[in-house]
Amino acid sequence: MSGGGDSRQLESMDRLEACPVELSCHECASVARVRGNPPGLPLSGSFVRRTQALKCRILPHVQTYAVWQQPREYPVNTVLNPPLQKRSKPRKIVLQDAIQKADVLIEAMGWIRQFRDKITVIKLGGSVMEDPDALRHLLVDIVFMETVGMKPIVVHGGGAAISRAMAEAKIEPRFIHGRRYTDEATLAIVERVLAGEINESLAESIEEFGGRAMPLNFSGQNNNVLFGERLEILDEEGKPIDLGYVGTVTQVDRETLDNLTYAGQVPVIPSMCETASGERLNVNADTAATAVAQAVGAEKLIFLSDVNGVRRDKEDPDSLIHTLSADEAQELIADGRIESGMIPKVQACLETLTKGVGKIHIIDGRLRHSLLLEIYTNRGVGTEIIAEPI
Ligand SMILES: Nc1ncnc2c1ncn2[C@@H]1O[C@H](COP(=O)(O)OP(=O)(O)O)[C@@H](O)[C@H]1O
Ligand SMILES: CC(=O)N[C@@H](CCC(=O)OP(=O)(O)O)C(=O)O
Repeated sequence: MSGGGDSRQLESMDRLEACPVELSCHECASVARVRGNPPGLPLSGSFVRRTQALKCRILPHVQTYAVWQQPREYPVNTVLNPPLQKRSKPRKIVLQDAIQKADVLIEAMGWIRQFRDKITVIKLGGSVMEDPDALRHLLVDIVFMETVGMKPIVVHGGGAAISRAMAEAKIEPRFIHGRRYTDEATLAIVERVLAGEINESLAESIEEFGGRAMPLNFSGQNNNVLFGERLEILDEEGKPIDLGYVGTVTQVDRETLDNLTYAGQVPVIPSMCETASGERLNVNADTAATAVAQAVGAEKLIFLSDVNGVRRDKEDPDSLIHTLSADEAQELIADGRIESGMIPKVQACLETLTKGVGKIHIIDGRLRHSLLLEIYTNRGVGTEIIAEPI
């Protein structure tokens, strides 16, 4: 990437055998200890990327580290390259197909230009992650966005997987105002399942599909980017409700997120935060996503769920509300038509409306290419939340 790097560094890193290793930045001389590969194994792409982005957080230095980036290898014959046609088509039809595809590319050019270099925060809900096929398509859409120069940031939940792990541990999940009551045992499960398994596996899948991703969790050298405090909510009589280890994000490490997106990586953020005293807390993923979107001044915040958007009647897909104003949203919450997991989602959207995020949408992540449709079509495919009624 940058022309003026030290190629000797690359050679020596290729032969690294010790673990962990110490690397120093040749611009600011800061030294970082990083996890290496098991002795004798070749360096993996993600190791090099970790080193590059986290070692030195001073923006211009990222370029220097990009010299260490290994050549990018795109997967062959995977979802990114559709399987070869079994029966060969007549040459004329093949040519027509190719022309149509080229037309689509040209059509997309305007949208790609509009969103190039702009940040889109994508909240992946636990419900949609339960559908492996939908998840795979969503991640490929995210890789597409990153490849054409948009800057996607993924914030994810994993409520369904946490509840499953709790059931295995014979702990009954309890929700208060849409938040999971989190005792010590539950917190350990949340950290293992959400910040561990799901976070790492999402980043791995993005890389598998040819993208670059950085899991930002507490493991290893702790590259968490969400900081906060315990969440306090009050009951009808104004008394505080005990939620246990549940947090709210008060600060986001924007510098790391900027560095990562600048270096062409997709940050993958689990919905947990750390307090000033190092305590870890469980955060509702919708509110975590809005905190990130506000902190980075995102162009778009997209919630991917397992419904086609906000509905007037929860059970009726045809009652989808295409554009939902703040007033109507409050009404629907008050009269119970918006309920359960949709409450924190809509509340988080309302809080964000006035805080510098361009557009906020709730869409159905199970609809193939919903993410791209949301970006490449004027009307979008789900519910847009707006401040004033139209
Ligand atoms: N008015 C409504 N419109 C659509 N979905 C609703 C509504 N009220 C409640 N819901 C429920 O909210 C769920 C989405 O929230 P949640 O389960 O927390 O999803 P996620 O894991 O994607 O964050 C839907 O599956 C649906 O059952
Ligand atoms: C405090 C709190 O409720 N945390 C959530 C975090 C995960 C989440 O929000 O996941 P979804 O996006 O799948 O709902 C929980 O424990 O379920």
